Amino acid sequence: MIDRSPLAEFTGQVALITGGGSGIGRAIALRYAAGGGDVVVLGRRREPLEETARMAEKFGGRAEVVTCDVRDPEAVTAAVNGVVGDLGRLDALVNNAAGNFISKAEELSPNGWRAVVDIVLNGSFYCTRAAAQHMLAAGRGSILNVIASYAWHGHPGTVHSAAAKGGVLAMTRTLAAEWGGRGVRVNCISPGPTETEGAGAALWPTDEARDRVLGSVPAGRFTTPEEVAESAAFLLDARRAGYVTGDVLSVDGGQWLGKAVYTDPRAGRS
Ligand SMILES: CCCCCCC/C=C/C(=O)SCCNC(=O)CCNC(=O)[C@H](O)C(C)(C)COP(=O)(O)OP(=O)(O)OC[C@H]1O[C@@H](n2cnc3c(N)ncnc32)[C@H](O)[C@@H]1OP(=O)(O)O
Ligand SMILES: NC(=O)C1=CN([C@@H]2O[C@H](COP(=O)(O)OP(=O)(O)OC[C@H]3O[C@@H](n4cnc5c(N)ncnc54)[C@H](OP(=O)(O)O)[C@@H]3O)[C@@H](O)[C@H]2O)C=CC1
Repeated sequence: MIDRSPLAEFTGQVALITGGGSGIGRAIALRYAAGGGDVVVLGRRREPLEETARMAEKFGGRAEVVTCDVRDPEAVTAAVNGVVGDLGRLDALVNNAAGNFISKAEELSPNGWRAVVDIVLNGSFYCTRAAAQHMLAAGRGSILNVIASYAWHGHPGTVHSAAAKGGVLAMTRTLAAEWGGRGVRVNCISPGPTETEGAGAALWPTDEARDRVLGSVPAGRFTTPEEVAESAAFLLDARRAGYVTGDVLSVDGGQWLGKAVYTDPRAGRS
């Protein structure tokens, strides 16, 4: 549940959120709307996007839906240009859409690799490129890429997603440097395990797998989409995070540090 933000920090601004029909993307869209902004949510299925838009409109701003596969660069460009045409500006892009499943690398088909890399890495670039053309012309904008900590530490069974998220991290840092002097900030947010429509069934389908994932989080619980959305709002807000670019904010209860944590009870953690 997201309350109206007393900061009203996005009043008069417009955000495009990919994968805004579920999970973390929906929570980010609602948090942006709660901050007074207008939102456009993009994904392949219309119905969940419309549900997000209905929820966002309750905060009083405008909410639009675009059906589009981020793997299609022409469709992405048309979608982004349509947002600017309809709403007059584009202040924020959140590259949140993703595909994922667990597979042994040696058994992953080329098409399985391609599906995930195309959605996560190529799709993020297509959206970023199209959005940046407007943001650079306006001299302002914020791009937020949703990644995962295996982008830097790796994780067995996720070679496609880890490689793609690692590419998104490198893209983030490159573009932050390239566009830093032109008013466009580019950052990443890295959620911990979060129970969403896509993640639970794909990544921890059994109680045993779920317990194992939970056991890897020092905070001892799953991340909530709202927690990710609150940190996303901070990074998107130029008044609070205007000097932050090229960085990664982990919202994961310390999960990525997990392997480095000494688990002996004498060290205060078991
Ligand atoms: C372990 C703990 C880690 C915790 C951190 C987690 C960090 C990250 C989390 C997330 O990213 S959660 C988000 C998950 N959300 C989704 O995945 C939703 C969207 N997903 C999809 O659209 C599909 O899953 C998709 C496969 C990624 C893409 O769908 P599309 O319809 O385009 O592809 P398909 O035609 O169905 O398949 C393409 C290709 O991929 C092969 N494949 C699909 N699923 C599997 C699987 N479970 N195992 C192995 N291979 C799979 C499929 O067979 C196709 O290949 P070919 O058969 O044609 O060779
Ligand atoms: N949940 C977790 O534990 C974690 C998630 N993350 C990251 O957070 C982000 C959100 O994850 P989460 O909310 O769990 O995922 P969900 O699966 O719930 O949401 C993914 C969204 O992406 C959309 N999407 C997928 N493929 C495409 C495509 N080709 N074109 C357009 N939209 C697409 C889906 O909509 P549709 O199917 O209608 O297209 C869906 O709304 C992802 O980047 C994920 O990698 C990172 C770490 C942990």
